[in-house]
Amino acid sequence: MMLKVALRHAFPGFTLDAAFEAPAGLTALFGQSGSGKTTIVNAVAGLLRPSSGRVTVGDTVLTDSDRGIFLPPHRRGIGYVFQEARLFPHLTVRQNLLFGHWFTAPGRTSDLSRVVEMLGIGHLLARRPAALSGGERQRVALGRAILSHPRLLLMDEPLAALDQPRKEEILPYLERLRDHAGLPILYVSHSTAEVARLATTVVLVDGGRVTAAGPVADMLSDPATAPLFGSSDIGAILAARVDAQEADGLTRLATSSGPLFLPRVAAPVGAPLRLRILAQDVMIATAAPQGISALNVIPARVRDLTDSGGSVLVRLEAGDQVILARITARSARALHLAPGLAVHAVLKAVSVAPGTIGFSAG
Ligand SMILES: Nc1ncnc2c1ncn2[C@@H]1O[C@H](COP(=O)(O)OP(=O)(O)OP(=O)(O)O)[C@@H](O)[C@H]1O
Repeated sequence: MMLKVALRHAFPGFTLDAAFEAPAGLTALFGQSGSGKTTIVNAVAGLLRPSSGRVTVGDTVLTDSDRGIFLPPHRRGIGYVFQEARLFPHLTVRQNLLFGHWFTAPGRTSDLSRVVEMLGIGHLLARRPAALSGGERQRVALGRAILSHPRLLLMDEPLAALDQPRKEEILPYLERLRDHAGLPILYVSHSTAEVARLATTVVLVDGGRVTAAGPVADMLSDPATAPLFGSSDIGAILAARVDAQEADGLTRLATSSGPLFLPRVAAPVGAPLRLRILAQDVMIATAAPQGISALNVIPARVRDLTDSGGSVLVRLEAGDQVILARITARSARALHLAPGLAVHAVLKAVSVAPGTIGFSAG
């Protein structure tokens, strides 16, 4: 199921002219304040009628200005999650979850138990929203959105109102949803960390236009787009799998560029993980380094070099993955780095975005 969006709309002083596709998985709309993210979301939701445009989910047409089609919001089959959970205060969690259900598909209790289990909210069913933490409330809001059997989930900064521990608590559930709900999730964010952890696809919005779009690993490691995410946050995302828990407390991970070792990762063997390797944490050596403390040294090949305000971003190919290194222009010259050169990437730090599925929820 694919969401396709093409919109044009002029406000005084601001013109939206944006087109992108969001496949199943989580598509992050990323851009500065005022770039047009909320306007896009409103147009998809049916809260804004664009002067021209087309919005479809699979075969269903939500908006088509040429054909005069503009479904009202309540007929679009969209589940919403906002910054604030907006639960009904006088209803219990169970009643809140079933609220949309009364109208759509009565008696689907198997759905309820599946969603309750996926979100870990079984022990909260009899409570009212006032007795929930912010993170718990957001989990209930996610559950309510899914139980309305939407074709599409819209999330507008759903974590923005939560403190860091509450964010951490809810991220694994968003990951489950992304991997198992089988529907497109359109997710507004201006947090690079959230995008790196959650997004499948990233759509960059600037001045009402889509300036770039693509898979998250490409967007964060492409020197053309990566700097837009903030210079200290850019780097590679690597797919890995837990390979073994070693006796000395390290966890061995398998990646397509070879094994990596991390301080113990609390995940079972076989669990898939997303690793983040920030460009500033990667050193480049032209010969295999000897006698260094770094555990993770991977053979790689230089793909290209891009000047980036005093430093150089070096794209390295390792296996079928891309690693980005930020080094000084002086080092790049001293090492005679050039496309095709075989090098070693020395990873000073690797962090795990845990909870891809199955373990971090406990
Ligand atoms: N109804 C309106 N009338 C006039 N201008 C509008 C209207 N709605 C939005 N805009 C303008 O469109 C631009 C984009 O706003 P929008 O809220 O979509 O940005 P955003 O990327 O979601 O920002 P933020 O991250 O701060 O929420 C802004 O300049 C805003 O002032």
